[in-house]
Amino acid sequence: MSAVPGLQLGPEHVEEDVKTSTHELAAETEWRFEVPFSSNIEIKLIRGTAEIFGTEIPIGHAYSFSGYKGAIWTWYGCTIEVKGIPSVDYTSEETPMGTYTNAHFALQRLRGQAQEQNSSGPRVLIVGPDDAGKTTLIKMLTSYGQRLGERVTVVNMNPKEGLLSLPGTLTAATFSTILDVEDGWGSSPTTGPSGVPVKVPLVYYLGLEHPEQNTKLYKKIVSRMALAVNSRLSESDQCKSSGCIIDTPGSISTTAPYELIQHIVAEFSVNVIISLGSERLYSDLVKKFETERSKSSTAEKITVIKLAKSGGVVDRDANYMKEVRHDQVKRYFYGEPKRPLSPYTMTVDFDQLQIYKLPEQDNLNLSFMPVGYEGDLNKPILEKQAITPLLTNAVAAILHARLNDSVEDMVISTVMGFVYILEVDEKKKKVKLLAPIMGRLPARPMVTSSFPEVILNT
Ligand SMILES: Nc1ncnc2c1ncn2[C@@H]1O[C@H](COP(=O)(O)OP(=O)(O)OP(=O)(O)O)[C@@H](O)[C@H]1O
Repeated sequence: MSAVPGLQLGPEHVEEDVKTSTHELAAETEWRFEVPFSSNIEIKLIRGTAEIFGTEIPIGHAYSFSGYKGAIWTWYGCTIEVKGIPSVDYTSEETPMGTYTNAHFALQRLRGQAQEQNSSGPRVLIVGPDDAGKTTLIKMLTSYGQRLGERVTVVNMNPKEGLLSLPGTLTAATFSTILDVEDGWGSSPTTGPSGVPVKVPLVYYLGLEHPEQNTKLYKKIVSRMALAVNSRLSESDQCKSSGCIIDTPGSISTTAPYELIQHIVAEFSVNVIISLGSERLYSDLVKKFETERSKSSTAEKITVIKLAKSGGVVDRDANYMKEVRHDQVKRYFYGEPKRPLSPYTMTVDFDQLQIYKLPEQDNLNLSFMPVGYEGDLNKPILEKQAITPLLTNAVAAILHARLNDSVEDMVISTVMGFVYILEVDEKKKKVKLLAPIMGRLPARPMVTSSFPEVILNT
């Protein structure tokens, strides 16, 4: 078939016959599904009520999923229509939704008390192994809170995956409007017009996959983030009483003495810890935080709760996580299928750029690191990066810091945005950059790293 004249629509745009199936879900069951990045399915609620990780979905709206593992949950029963074929799909009657909702109501009680006493609401830390369902639980608790009018601040301390930002960053954002279920959390201002209100995250750059690659740097950013979040919470009574929920990487929960957990608890004045999917961790944390603190008459009490891992949570291997990160970076520059962006290419001179990198050792594989590695203490926390073709395909964070700030100040500066290095021409001393929006390159320092490892086919 030839292209449609004038519209540049080729045969690939002609709709294929897509298989449509209907699923009847009984009350308190969930339909779990997986879709690889190479395909796409559309889900529509036809009858009843249903939600995706706490966010209610309306009848008749088609949600599109690609590269997604998730579930549709219903409290009272529903019918869904699915266009396309998921790689995995089944219905489950056994879910921990009852206990997850109890956790939500317990947090609501604390928020109610905080409102009455004009004090701080719960500061909740979620810990547990990799792929325990921590992020999913946070989405659920945030959505349930938001549906009751709370303004919950979510803090992502897991650099493996970005929250409203790119992988390798640590972020915080207050959620007062609905989460975008297709996109996970929603979109930030750089992602263009959106049906769901955009969220403005506070972003810090770590540039590493695991905090253990440089605990000194990670701790510094945790402390800076805690300061920023605490001051943001104190600016609004509602944010203050709604409190915050902190997501963490599984690696910090694996071995005692849980140094990084202790650091986060201290900096954010955490008063509720939810241990997800690990009895051993729960028991260690009870001893460490509940029992120890109960001996002190002045320290605020910490409640440690254990919750079971959902049978639906899927293990994601290294290759899948690579695809997730590639997708996050691609969406940042090119937008989403429904809301594409036209990224902007600019060419700048070498001397317009001041690029830094983490000291070389810190980019090494985690398995080479001794436990509690603090970075090379003799090296500065950031080093000047020479502009060479080796920078091609690197993602660089543009900081809010000024060019003449010290590197110590730069690492605790927030991120303005990101550019992708397309080409370095050593002869002409020019660098070609990709930016998500049009504009002049700000005269600010940039930091780059080998993580996330993404090659965009531009
Ligand atoms: N009930 C469920 N049914 C189907 N898939 C689910 C369910 N709960 C979670 N998942 C999926 O399982 C995967 C892992 O969950 P999640 O990201 O919440 O784990 P995590 O503990 O935060 O992982 P990590 O610490 O490694 O980032 C995600 O792709 C998520 O969408």
